[in-house]
Amino acid sequence: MQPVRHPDAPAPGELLGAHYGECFGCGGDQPHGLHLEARAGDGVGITAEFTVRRAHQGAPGLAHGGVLTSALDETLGSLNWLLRTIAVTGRLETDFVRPVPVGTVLHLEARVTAVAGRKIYSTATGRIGGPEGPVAVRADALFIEVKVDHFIDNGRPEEIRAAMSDPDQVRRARAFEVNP
Ligand SMILES: CCCCC/C=C\C/C=C\C/C=C\C/C=C\CCCC(=O)SCCNC(=O)CCNC(=O)[C@H](O)C(C)(C)COP(=O)(O)OP(=O)(O)OC[C@H]1O[C@@H](n2cnc3c(N)ncnc32)[C@H](O)[C@@H]1OP(=O)(O)O
Repeated sequence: MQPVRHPDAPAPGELLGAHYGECFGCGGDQPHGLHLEARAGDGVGITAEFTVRRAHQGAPGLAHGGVLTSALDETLGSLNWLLRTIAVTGRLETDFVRPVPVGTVLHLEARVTAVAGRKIYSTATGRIGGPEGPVAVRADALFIEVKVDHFIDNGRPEEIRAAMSDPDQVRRARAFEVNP
């Protein structure tokens, strides 16, 4: 099935903000996190930027492949905001096309390609040297829709308690639920 942008999705160009302050991908409270900033795009697509820092190295002066995959995972996960669906990564396949030096801004783009029941298929690219630069990484993913109970039942109780007693966090989690 063709993906459908939710009528209450953030407007194109709108910054999405973090879905959880301690998220390694987008949270502001993770000193070595990616601090990825995503924006709603047109259709069921988003754009994001991530600056590779020293903490993200694998080889000297180069980004670690797993960190680049995390940036792609986070970008693809942010598509949830446009579907207003809570979904987790089931499968993620990455192609590393060019090395990515420290200091590089990775320009990411992701879109949903199809939805089949709880399965959400999506694809992403990361370009270097500008939003129109050459592709350095790309990924295809399958996300699976879950209930908020997925987190409540499986997360370590102390972080779940803290998240549930934070009104801002509860508001953000509700923004993903079609029937809050
Ligand atoms: C109160 C606190 C709340 C805090 C939360 C607040 C907000 C959060 C909301 C949204 C988040 C927003 C943005 C997120 C942004 C970025 C985050 C990055 C995303 C991640 O980084 S997230 C972490 C990594 N992720 C996991 O930690 C998942 C671990 N995993 C599982 O928890 C289960 O594995 C699960 C749930 C995936 C499935 O389990 P399940 O029992 O529900 O479903 P089931 O197995 O029946 O699969 C149903 C259909 O999917 C097919 N299927 C499943 N898996 C497949 C695979 N791997 N390959 C191919 N097909 C697969 C089956 O074949 C079947 O297909 P079919 O229906 O056709 O038969």
